[in-house]
Amino acid sequence: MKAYLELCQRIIDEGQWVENKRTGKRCLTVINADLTYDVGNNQFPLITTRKSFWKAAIAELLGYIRGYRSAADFRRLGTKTWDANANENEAWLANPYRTGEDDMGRVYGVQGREWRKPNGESVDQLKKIVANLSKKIDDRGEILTFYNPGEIEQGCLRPCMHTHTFSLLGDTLYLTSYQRSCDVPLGLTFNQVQVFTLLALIAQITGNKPGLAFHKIVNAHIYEDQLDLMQNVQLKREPLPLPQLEINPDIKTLEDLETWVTLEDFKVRNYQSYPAIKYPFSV
Ligand SMILES: Nc1nc(=O)c2c([nH]1)NC[C@@H]1CN(c3ccc(C(=O)N[C@@H](CCC(=O)O)C(=O)O)cc3)CN21
Ligand SMILES: O=c1ccn([C@H]2C[C@H](O)[C@@H](COP(=O)(O)O)O2)c(=O)[nH]1
Repeated sequence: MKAYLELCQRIIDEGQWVENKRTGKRCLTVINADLTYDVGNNQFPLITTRKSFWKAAIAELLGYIRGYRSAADFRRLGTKTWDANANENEAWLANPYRTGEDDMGRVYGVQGREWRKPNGESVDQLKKIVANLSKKIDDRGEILTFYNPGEIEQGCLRPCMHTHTFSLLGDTLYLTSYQRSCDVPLGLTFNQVQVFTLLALIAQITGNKPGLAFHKIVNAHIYEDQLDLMQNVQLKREPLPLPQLEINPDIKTLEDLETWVTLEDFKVRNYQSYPAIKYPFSV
């Protein structure tokens, strides 16, 4: 939480204004940020200086794990966060690869679960990782990458958090997650939850102990229409103690995550926060 607020302050103190063509807005921007989450000690990195809609963040993560490509599937899981990118961006609406209403294209989990090989077969990256980690194997390439340069034009958005690398030291599992572009007021509060929960879940289903999760961000920005709320409302608030995440212990396999798990299987304990802040969202 402290590291999050320090990053917000650093963007305000040191950021440079950058024009963004895709959204037509300027962003105050810094390059490089490193955040670390203590998953082993269940220090759930939930924003406390405004109310977090953390269930939507976990719903996104579940959708990525399942390889979903439709915003309708994300809605059924419990989040509307992909509606705008699937249905409101002019460039994507005009893209011949878009298959219809709610289609997001070959983004995120589609690549993670069904990366297309030149010979027509596909690779399930997540299945291989789970199989190896369950056998205590870390081949130094336990990499889940959503970033497929050859299919970028087939998706509504290039994946932001694009690569997750798992590492085993003894029976402790670590995660290093890379993010190329980060909307700090909105997206980052979701991405922190996702990095933490991804490590907790994969440790749980592979029979390992979760350790630390390292979150590496390249371009961290605040959109021009978010700056006033960040500077004059959110950063005036003192952070509160971090809550804990409870995951249903009956989740034991990748198949469980693919089939019956819902948001009811996740609970947050001891969450206190300031009231919600509604930041503008850029499509
Ligand atoms: N500009 C932009 N920022 C993002 O963070 C972002 C994208 N685009 N496009 C793809 C996904 C979608 N994500 C989103 C989309 C919306 C919210 C959002 O509106 N969050 C609100 C409340 C959400 C709710 O009520 O469930 C928030 O206050 O956190 C967050 C992340 C993250 N990503
Ligand atoms: O998980 C996510 C997904 C998206 N974002 C933000 C980062 C940027 O503000 C936009 C994507 O725009 P690009 O022009 O493709 O960089 O979405 C995020 O922070 N987290």
